[in-house]
Amino acid sequence: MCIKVAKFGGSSVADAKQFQKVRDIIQADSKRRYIVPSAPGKRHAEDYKITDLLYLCHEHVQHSVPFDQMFDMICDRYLGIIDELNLSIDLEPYLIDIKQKISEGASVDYTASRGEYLNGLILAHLLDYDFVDPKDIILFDKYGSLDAEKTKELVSKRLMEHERAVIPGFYGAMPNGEIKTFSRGGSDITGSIIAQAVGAEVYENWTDVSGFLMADPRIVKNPKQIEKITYHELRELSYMGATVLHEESVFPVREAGIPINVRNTNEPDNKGTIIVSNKEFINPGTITGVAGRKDFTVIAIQKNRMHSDISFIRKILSILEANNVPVEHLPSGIDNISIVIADSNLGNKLNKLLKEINEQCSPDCIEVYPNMALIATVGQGMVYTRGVAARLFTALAEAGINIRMIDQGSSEINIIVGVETNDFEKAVQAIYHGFVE
Ligand SMILES: Nc1ncnc2c1ncn2[C@@H]1O[C@H](COP(=O)(O)OP(=O)(O)O)[C@@H](O)[C@H]1O
Ligand SMILES: N[C@@H](CC(=O)OP(=O)(O)O)C(=O)O
Repeated sequence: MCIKVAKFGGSSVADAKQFQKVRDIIQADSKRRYIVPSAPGKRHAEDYKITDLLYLCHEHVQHSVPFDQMFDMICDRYLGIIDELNLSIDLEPYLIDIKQKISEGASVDYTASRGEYLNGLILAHLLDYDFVDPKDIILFDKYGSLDAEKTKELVSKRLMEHERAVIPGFYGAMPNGEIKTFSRGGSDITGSIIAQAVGAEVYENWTDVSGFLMADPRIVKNPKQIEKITYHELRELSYMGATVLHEESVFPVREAGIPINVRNTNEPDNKGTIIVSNKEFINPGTITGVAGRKDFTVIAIQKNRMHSDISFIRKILSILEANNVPVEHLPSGIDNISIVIADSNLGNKLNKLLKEINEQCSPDCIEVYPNMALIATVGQGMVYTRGVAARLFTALAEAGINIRMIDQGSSEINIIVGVETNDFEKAVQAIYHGFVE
């Protein structure tokens, strides 16, 4: 029988009502055999995500501050769900054990992973599916990177023993058995890994929006839904801030040629967005979507006759490598190059970097632009469409936005502009409306 793997994000399993919707969706299609839930997310804008509360519990223990109140909030959420769904599962022993471990100084990853673990137990009970703990099948190496080959082998072998199963998202284990999580939003990756390993016909990613939208709905009002998009475009948009899918989640399914279908738990009849390979489809028209992120710093370096000093760029990159600072973009001109770095990667290393670049590269001028936001306008069809750049820059100019940096990837699938953080939302809106009536 064909298999569908369905991942349900935190918003889809935030309370008992959402659990009921999830059950209805799963029961509507018997191919939905492997289910990956996240931890309960926000029920409304001011609510707390269970994962955030768990991270806070860990913080409290680190500072020897009691965390009982916080943990009670977590227990209330789960017990409320069980109660409302009228389930007979007894979660108390699990909660007692988890609280004990956290108070004894359990690792941050173990603590955070319990949100998914507990939700998985509840969902498996509700559906009468087997529960498979990802600590036994999602494996990380001793450096904390996913061991993709071993994981794939183990997942497909273990899941063959289960006709239907719930596998909590977000975590796995290291070779010594210690729990390890992916980065935030990582249940999307778990779903993708499972879909690849079982050879699913589709990887369904259920969330609270009807698929991938052309822009972040928190910035642009009612953005258009994208019907079809390529893995490549998806990767660009999610990396650049379209948080609906984790940027790493595209790789396992892409390798296996399995389409991703982003669907809305609150509107299950909507077909959502389907993500397919580049060969199958290129969005006609101009752009596919726009996404952006804040909190970047740009180091602009000028050096006369930079081109004739063939070691110049290598030296700069060596300094960044030695300081363990990854580079986001490197737009360059004839006598200048800009280094774009995410503030989260830069930390407090800026002065050290500037000192070393000055000493080792003797530039003519270095300028630093903090508080930058990057916005990517993405679309595979852009290559075949004239005037996209003109339209983009006109939209920004008409909105009175100063562009501080431009970078067009050599694949021509996106154009990235750097603007002041204060202009971020306005710029995204201007670009969107520049292309969409
Ligand atoms: N381009 C986009 N298309 C759709 N949603 C987006 C986009 N950019 C940002 N988002 C946000 O992503 C959210 C869904 O992702 P997330 O909060 O991680 O959901 P889940 O709880 O299902 O994992 C949406 O509610 C929306 O606010
Ligand atoms: N619960 C984890 C992992 C996750 O993927 O969550 P969500 O599917 O709600 O984005 C987090 O909040 O990061």
